[in-house]
Amino acid sequence: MNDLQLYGWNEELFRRKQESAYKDFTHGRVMLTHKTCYEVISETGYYTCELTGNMMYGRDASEYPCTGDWVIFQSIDRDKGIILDVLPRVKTLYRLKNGAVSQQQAIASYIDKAFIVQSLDSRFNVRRIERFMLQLSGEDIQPLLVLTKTDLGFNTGEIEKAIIHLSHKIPVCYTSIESPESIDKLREFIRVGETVVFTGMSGAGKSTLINALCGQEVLRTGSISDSTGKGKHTSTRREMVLLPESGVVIDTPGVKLFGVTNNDTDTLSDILDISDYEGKCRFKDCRHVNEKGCAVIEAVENGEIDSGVYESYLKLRREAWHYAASVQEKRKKEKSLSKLVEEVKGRKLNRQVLS
Ligand SMILES: Nc1nc2c(ncn2[C@@H]2O[C@H](COP(=O)(O)OP(=O)(O)OP(=O)(O)O)[C@@H](O)[C@H]2O)c(=O)[nH]1
Ligand SMILES: [Zn+2]
Repeated sequence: MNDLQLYGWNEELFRRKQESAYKDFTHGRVMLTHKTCYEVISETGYYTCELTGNMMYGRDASEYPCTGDWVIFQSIDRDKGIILDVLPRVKTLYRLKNGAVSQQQAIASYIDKAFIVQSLDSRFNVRRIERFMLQLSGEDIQPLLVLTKTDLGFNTGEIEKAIIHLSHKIPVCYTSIESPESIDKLREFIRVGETVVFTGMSGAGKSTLINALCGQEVLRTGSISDSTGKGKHTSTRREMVLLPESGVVIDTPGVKLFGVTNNDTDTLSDILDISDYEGKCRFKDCRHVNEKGCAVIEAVENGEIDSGVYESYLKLRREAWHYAASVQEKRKKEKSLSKLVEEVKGRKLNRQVLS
């Protein structure tokens, strides 16, 4: 019997389940996704589940369950099931869907903390950290910066200087696979019943850290199995693991590009330490691009704001605005399309009445 409280099940989720039309069926948490196939852990064991036809065709693919979701399913065999409902999703890590302009993709949900993992080598990039921080702040997910591979002999001074504008907004933890003490320190950030997602670029050391926290190689060993072998998603990169005497961790696939969808510019300014200057611009609606009397630009020119930070601000804001504008445009089109359909329906009806 699995204790789902260790996976985060609580009274609030129980209440949400009672509101579902399928409340009398089994509930469980999605541990792994593979196209339209899901590994779900329930009190009675692991199930390889698929979606009902209604769920697949009645909604956009971005609304399909993601790792971390709590679902209600009907078991149809000892280890197979059909997902009937997904409990309302909260605290979700989203990203802009690859190749899309107005669609976001849920990577993991019901997340308490996110470890932003960066390796201390030539690939270290402070701009990526800012990007993740912006995205996480939109969902009230607590971030922690995990700087890995300290054994490679990085220059502490340089790194500290690069993240100085972030240091009072995000706790930092340095790790090395060669230092068990550093792994123990990281473990202290994860509490029983909590869910922590590991994000970061490919090769940052996410899977290595999770294996170290677990004390064994747990990732990519294919925890589902059935007699046909169909359920062995060994190539799937996204996986949830319950740490011994600790919380749940989710590994996410390393991506090259992580597009943001959170267009809360106030938060962006706070993260990048720009807010104090914004209030001093001559114009209230200053965009800090080329306006006269812009205190932000002035601060960049006299070196108070790092030019890299300023560029990052403009880039992230542009990206998030572009996403928001594309979503609005899409909604407008959908609205006028449904209006047109209604009009055509109305005309048909009128013709029937007249004939
Ligand atoms: N020197 C050193 N190498 C490390 C450390 N942690 C991880 N590595 C190595 O870095 C490489 C990438 O590690 P992974 O754990 O696979 O990285 P990942 O972030 O999971 O990468 P993706 O799965 O592609 O997203 C491996 O060769 C690891 O052995 C460390 O603390 N020190
Ligand atoms: Zn300005």
